[in-house]
Amino acid sequence: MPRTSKKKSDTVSAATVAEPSASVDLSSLTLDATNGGGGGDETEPTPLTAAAASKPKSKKKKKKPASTVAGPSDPTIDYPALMSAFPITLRTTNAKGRHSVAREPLAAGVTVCLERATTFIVRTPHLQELCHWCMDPLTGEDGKEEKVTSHFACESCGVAVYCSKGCMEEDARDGHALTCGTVGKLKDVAERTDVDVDLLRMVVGLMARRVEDLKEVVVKEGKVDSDKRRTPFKCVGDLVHHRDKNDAAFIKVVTAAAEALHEIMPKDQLVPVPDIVTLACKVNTNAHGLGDSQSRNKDVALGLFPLGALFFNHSCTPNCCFVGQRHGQLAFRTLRPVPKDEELTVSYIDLYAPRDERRLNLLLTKHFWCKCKRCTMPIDKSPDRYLNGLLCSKCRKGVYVIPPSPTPESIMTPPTGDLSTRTYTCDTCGDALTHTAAETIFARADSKYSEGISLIRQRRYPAARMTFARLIQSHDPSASSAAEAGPLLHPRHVLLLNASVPLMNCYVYEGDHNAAVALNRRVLAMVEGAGAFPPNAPEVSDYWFNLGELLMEQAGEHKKAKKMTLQKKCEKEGKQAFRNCWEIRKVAFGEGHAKTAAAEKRM
Ligand SMILES: C[S@@+](CC[C@H](N)C(=O)[O-])C[C@H]1O[C@@H](n2cnc3c(N)ncnc32)[C@H](O)[C@@H]1O
Repeated sequence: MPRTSKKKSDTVSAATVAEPSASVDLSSLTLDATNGGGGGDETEPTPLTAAAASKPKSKKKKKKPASTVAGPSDPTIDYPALMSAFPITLRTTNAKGRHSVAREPLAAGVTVCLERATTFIVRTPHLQELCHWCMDPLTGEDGKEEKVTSHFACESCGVAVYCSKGCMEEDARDGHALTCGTVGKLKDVAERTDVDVDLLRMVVGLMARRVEDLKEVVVKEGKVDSDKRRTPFKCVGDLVHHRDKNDAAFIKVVTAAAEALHEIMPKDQLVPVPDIVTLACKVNTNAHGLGDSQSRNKDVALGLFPLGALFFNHSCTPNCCFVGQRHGQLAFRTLRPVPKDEELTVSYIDLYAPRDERRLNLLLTKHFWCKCKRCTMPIDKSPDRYLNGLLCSKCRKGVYVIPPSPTPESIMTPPTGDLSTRTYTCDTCGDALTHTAAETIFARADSKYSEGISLIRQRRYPAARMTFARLIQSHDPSASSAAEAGPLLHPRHVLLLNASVPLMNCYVYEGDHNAAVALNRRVLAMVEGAGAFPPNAPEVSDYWFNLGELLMEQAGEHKKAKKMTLQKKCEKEGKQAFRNCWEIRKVAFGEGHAKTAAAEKRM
């Protein structure tokens, strides 16, 4: 398998470096792209609901493309009615499974779906940070502003906290009472069975929602104006679970946890143990992280959004993004103008990654082989060739193209055949580089990168700074020492971006704002020019926001040193950076979103 340099587990929150600084964690997406998942290749629905259990069996199964065949939908759910308020048409085809297309030409920044989670939870590390009903923050931005001292806690479970009595009462009415007696006991179950407590909280929330839905019709079809309306539990029945593709060890511990839930939960909420396990698999495959409503990037909540998961396929060049909103809602919004009948897609993963890395990520976490346009176009025409390629040592213009793995099987197994004769060719001058030479360069760069990450974990920031800086410098074609060297990582190589983010935060940590600003600008040029992100990508807005903050810090330093001209220059550039951020966010998040407002406030 060609090397792609960055392993998912190697990513480190840049925020861990920038302890006292204003820098954002740029290493994670606003919303963890754990959305969607599962999908078409499952054909057996889980009999969690009476409706699903009594579903007629499909007569003759046609042979369809394995990864995109839609499972049958519950015939009692009128999905077009549920989605009728949005300018989309729902379709099902053999090639794409269930999906949605634009019903009419759409401008950039149009909400094409707004869904309130069937259930959502505030994630355990953030339990005290936001209201468990409206999701407004209970503390100031990253603790910088004054802490809210008087908030309201549920005295029975000791888990749920709220920003107001009103929110506490709303949550009680909405079903908190059903889970209140259980949630306090889940930590113990999680510890005993070695299952993530948040997974258990989600599963318990879903089982309670099922009971709640049986009592009343929660959805008023076609109406989307209520903050409080949730997607009904029965839609969860249509989600794929990929249970068979999960690790046996995972199924074993979740089964033990499900048995433990049978000891502690009210009988009327329980479903059989195997159904609890299936629910857990559905949560794992389909649950969606929600970012905080401020300018910081961290997944503070987790929700299950069946409509979004059922009708938005993944693309590595998506025309939509998803945005977390108050009250556990998720909006899907267009990032660019979309012509009538074009499929609406989102990305489930980080897009600044080479093709193999993206496909492997989707295969391991979502269990499908991506067939989007970007993943299927010839590699020598695709921007993907730069993200894992090497700059040609002969012409210094082209890139030695590393071909991607052709099949899911080949991506999972080490490369075969005589590697000593394998070569990679420059797309510009045709020069050839041996596989062995390429591997040596990748191995060295990987090892330096891992060393830097390890130093960060040890909080040895000056040493980490030096390691990352050397790595980047040694692959900078304009640096004289590097120019002498052989092939270099291409300037758009993913490892250089991955090393730049922690390096930037090391600079901030050490108070070197000049270096941080210069690097942030280089990173912006990289992410804007690489063709990896779609227009108006939220990720790019984060780099602009970070640049704005760095420039304002710099302005503050100039002010202290009474360097008025420099101060004004930095302020002007800082405001422009916030404006650039705002321009993107008003499309991606919408004008009313807190993250858009955070940029607007400062521009
Ligand atoms: C969240 S579901 C999306 C809805 C799905 N089309 C369905 O009918 O249920 C994700 C599933 O859709 C399919 N899918 C989505 N995006 C895909 C892509 N880019 N390439 C191949 N299959 C994809 C895969 O089968 C995946 O498991």
